[in-house]
Amino acid sequence: MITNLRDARIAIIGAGSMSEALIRGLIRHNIALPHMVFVMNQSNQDRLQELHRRYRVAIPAVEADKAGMIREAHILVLAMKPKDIANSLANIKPLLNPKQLIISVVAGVKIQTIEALLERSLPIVRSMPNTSATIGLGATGISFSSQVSEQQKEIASDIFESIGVVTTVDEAELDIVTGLSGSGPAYVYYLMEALVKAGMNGGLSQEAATALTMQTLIGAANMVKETGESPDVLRHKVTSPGGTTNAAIEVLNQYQFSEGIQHAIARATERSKEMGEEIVKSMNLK
Ligand SMILES: NC(=O)C1=CN([C@@H]2O[C@H](COP(=O)(O)OP(=O)(O)OC[C@H]3O[C@@H](n4cnc5c(N)ncnc54)[C@H](OP(=O)(O)O)[C@@H]3O)[C@@H](O)[C@H]2O)C=CC1
Ligand SMILES: O=C(O)[C@@H]1CCC=N1
Repeated sequence: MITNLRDARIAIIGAGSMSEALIRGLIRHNIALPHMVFVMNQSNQDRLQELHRRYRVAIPAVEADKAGMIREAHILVLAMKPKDIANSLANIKPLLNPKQLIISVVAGVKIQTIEALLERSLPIVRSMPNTSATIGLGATGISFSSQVSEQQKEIASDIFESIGVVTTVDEAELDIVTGLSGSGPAYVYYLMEALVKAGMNGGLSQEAATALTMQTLIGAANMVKETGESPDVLRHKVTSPGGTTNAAIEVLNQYQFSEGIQHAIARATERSKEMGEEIVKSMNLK
């Protein structure tokens, strides 16, 4: 039984952006030792080499190494796309043992579906982190199958706390967590893109517009965090009657800015559910 994360062999299946965010967070924050982290993917060798060069994590030298890495892992992280989970679990199913802890970051796919694909009940943690985990500022929603022990809950929470903040939620709430904070960084980047474009349209250089945009977002987020005041109160403090901000907010309201964001998140939440259901249907699972 693993009591210290640094003694745990962690096998990460999938080597994409979310996988790298987790790897970088774990290694840079000294939560896991590089030689204890085993990363594998479907076929992209260049990508595995790149992760090895960057973080010194272990990668399979030949295809046959994957089986041993999975068999000997204490913790298995599922980090492939939802459409690939059935195929991937079919491959690893014979290699698993009941002592292993499975952590999924796969959007939309229910614990029940993972169990059905594995044809057994194992300790499964379903999570929804985001890519800001890369710099230790991730936001993760997490839920647990009934097989997960208290000690395993702590281990999983420690992993995600090492790369940001963690909120335990009911599994059904992970779809809204996905729509809000899983996809959330993309909405903020989209806003930043628009702010930079607006600055450049007004005559600023790209560098100046980017620097001002970035600091504005960091400053605003930290104001909410450090003053404890609500975004609504802080917004009103910026908005002088008859002033520039008020004029801008009137335009945003004409474009239904707030409603647009809320609809977007509702759609992402719905999409998370759909992606889970698509797998259930395609595999004829219950
Ligand atoms: N990106 C994000 O912001 C977030 C993503 N997630 C979730 O994380 C998961 C991964 O997303 P992301 O990193 O963006 O995806 P990417 O497309 O960047 O990476 C997917 C990885 O899965 C690998 N893969 C595919 N099939 C298999 C297989 N059968 N066995 C082993 N590995 C396989 C791919 O390997 P190869 O390249 O060789 O095909 C690739 O390395 C998704 O389920 C997503 O929902 C969760 C939170 C945030
Ligand atoms: O877009 C996606 O499906 C994934 C899940 C959350 C963020 N990226």
